[in-house]
Amino acid sequence: MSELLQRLPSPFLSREGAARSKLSKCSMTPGKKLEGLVAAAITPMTPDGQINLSVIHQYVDYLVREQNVKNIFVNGTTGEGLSLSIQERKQLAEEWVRQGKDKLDHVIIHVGALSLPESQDLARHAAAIGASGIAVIAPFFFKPTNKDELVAFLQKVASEAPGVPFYYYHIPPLTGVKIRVEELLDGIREQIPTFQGVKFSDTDLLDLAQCINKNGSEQFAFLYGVDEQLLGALAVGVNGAVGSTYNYLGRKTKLMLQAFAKPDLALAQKYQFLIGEFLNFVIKLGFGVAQTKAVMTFVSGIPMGPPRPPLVNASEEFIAKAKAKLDSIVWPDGD
Ligand SMILES: CC(=O)N[C@H](C=O)[C@@H](O)[C@H](O)[C@H](O)CO
Ligand SMILES: CC(=O)C(=O)O
Repeated sequence: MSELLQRLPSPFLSREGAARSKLSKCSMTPGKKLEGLVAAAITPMTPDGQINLSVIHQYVDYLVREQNVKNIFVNGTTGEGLSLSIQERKQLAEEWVRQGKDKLDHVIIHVGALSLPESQDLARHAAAIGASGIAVIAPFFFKPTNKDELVAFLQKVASEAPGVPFYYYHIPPLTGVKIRVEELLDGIREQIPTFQGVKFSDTDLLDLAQCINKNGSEQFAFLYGVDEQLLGALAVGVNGAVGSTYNYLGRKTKLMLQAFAKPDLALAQKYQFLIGEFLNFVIKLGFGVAQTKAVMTFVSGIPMGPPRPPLVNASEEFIAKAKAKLDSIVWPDGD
């Protein structure tokens, strides 16, 4: 049995949980705590806008070999998860789990949706294929108005996958749901025994720090999601980060994490400033998922394809400028 399952309360060890623990022996690294860097998976698409499963094998090898990143967060913001059909989301989840087997430590599947039954269906599916975790965003059309309503929604999804670690994905700039995480975490394990942590994609470091202060980063995993200011989040004690830039700046960001851990704060700052220099530059040009797809394509050589409407392709001008900027950066490791 995995360490993770052993740590969970006994009612949690349902038949499904036991069945899954067998499954997880042959997929990913069982029981390893989610920490360090997690790449937010881009969803590769063909030129005509279909999901392109055929490059995921190469994508996994690229992350592991070239970026030193061994965790992936599938069907999230960067993966255009909310723009995909349920069928496409399942196909992508299956392919990431299949290709990640023996190569990745964690394959986390985002299963959030506006429709509760769809989200539950995706949660059951993620459990059945042996995903190492599931994450859910707050529903964002009809929104929960308080903590209890949000937890009730999350609980109804989490309970469909009783053997799978559950993460809340907090991204108020996109969902418009601003319920503070500090409040949400109060007593959450009683409602959601599988609760394992938060992907925190907001700039409110007071909220984040209070979450860590009250719960300890040993109990839950706190993963930060605003790549341009990860160093600030490290200072308040996050366990790691989930983000789009770790697809192509994973190796550099890992060097920042190492410098911070040493601790060599001046070196960590140097990395953060340079990462920030690139992001500040592209943000001014207009930076989103479409641009991330373009950057990943020129850095990795793996064709990520166009984004799905309403997003539109990055312009040739953006690509040329972003590439020139990235190439001009002189990193402290001499690269
Ligand atoms: C809104 C959004 O996509 N956030 C991503 C993850 O949460 C980040 O990884 C950003 O892409 C990154 O910080 C660049 O702004
Ligand atoms: C960026 C991020 O973490 C996501 O794609 O969900």
